[in-house]
Amino acid sequence: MSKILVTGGAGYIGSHVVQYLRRCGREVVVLDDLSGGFRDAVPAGCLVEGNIGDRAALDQVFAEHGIAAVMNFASFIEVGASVKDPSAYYRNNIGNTLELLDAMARHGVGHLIFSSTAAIFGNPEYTPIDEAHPKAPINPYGRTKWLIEQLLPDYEQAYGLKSVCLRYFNAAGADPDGQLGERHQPETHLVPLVLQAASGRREAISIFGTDYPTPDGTCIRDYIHVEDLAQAHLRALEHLESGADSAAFNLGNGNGFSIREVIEAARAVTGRDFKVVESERRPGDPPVLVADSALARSTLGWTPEFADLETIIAHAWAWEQAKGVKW
Ligand SMILES: NC(=O)c1ccc[n+]([C@@H]2O[C@H](COP(=O)([O-])OP(=O)(O)OC[C@H]3O[C@@H](n4cnc5c(N)ncnc54)[C@H](O)[C@@H]3O)[C@@H](O)[C@H]2O)c1
Ligand SMILES: O=c1ccn([C@@H]2O[C@H](COP(=O)(O)OP(=O)(O)O[C@H]3O[C@H](CO)[C@H](O)[C@H](O)[C@H]3O)[C@@H](O)[C@H]2O)c(=O)[nH]1
Repeated sequence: MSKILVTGGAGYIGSHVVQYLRRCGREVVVLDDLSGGFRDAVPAGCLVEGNIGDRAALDQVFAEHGIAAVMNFASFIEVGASVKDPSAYYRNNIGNTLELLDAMARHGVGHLIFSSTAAIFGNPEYTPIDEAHPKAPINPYGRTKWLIEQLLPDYEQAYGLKSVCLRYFNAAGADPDGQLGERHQPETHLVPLVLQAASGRREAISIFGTDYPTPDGTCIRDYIHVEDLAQAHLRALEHLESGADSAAFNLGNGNGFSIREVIEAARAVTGRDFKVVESERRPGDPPVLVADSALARSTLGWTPEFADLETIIAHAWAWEQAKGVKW
């Protein structure tokens, strides 16, 4: 069987997807420049160290490996950083992604699974958010993802490149077997930061804003287990392999949890108490982001296995305890 090129496969979500694909018998090649990922998150022999904006590197990978499909996780990922330095985000998430798409066209690779985000919706007009919800990103990061989504139909019409865009809500959790977990440097995501506070690696967790129009005043998010995202990627690829049309899907559990609820769940799971500091709102945070993922369930046959928040936090906690102190 032909190989899947996983760009950004040394990162948090990509590395879990690589492991999942291999367990399901798929052959994988990872292209990652290790700007945000880790060599030891990729199985031996799978990693090609390089940038998706490097035309020569792409030509070599496509020529050598008989690539049949691409899953593109490679991008910069921080909303706040994208506001401070939009140029870096436009160059990497748009410019370099275009090089990847062009290489796919040159080498006749016709299937792409693209990592998109809830950030394309901006401040939601209604919730839960389905695929038809208006797209109005409020920061450069979200705009980069929405722009790529919008140009993919042109690549399909001209070069036959079919795609599935997967819009993750809040990825969290870790490999249930404990081999992999979340590792961002610096870490900005709520669940790992709360667990760093629980383990004592961090003095306290800050709540960014307690005056939102939500029942307890803190932001509500839809946390989706990274392993369930991995399952969705394989289902999405199988969808294209079956000859189905290009599509886009929102991926979440459809349950919203406030920051205070996440903190309470972390206290219950870990059995540890830790300091909580109430601070100012973080710019650019919508009050509520909850997905309507009915379409992914019905079209892809996607069935999340680890939907409850306690399980998501328990897997992340096992990883934090086993590996966290080492980096
Ligand atoms: N983490 C989330 O909650 C979340 C939510 C929605 C969407 N996403 C998207 O999912 C994808 C993966 O996110 P993540 O949390 O695993 O991030 P991550 O930073 O852990 O992984 C991204 C990987 O891409 C690599 N990379 C970046 N630019 C590259 C380039 N030009 N060439 C080669 N490699 C490059 C990095 O080294 C890193 O290994 C991203 O596209 C992100 O925008 C993430
Ligand atoms: O120390 C912290 C960290 C986060 N938060 C809050 O916790 C919530 C979740 O924040 P995260 O940074 O964990 O996640 P985001 O919802 O900001 O971002 C996620 O969803 C976005 C889509 O909206 C992007 O795709 C992004 O890549 C992805 O991580 C937010 O209200 C945030 O303000 C805190 O209160 N304290």
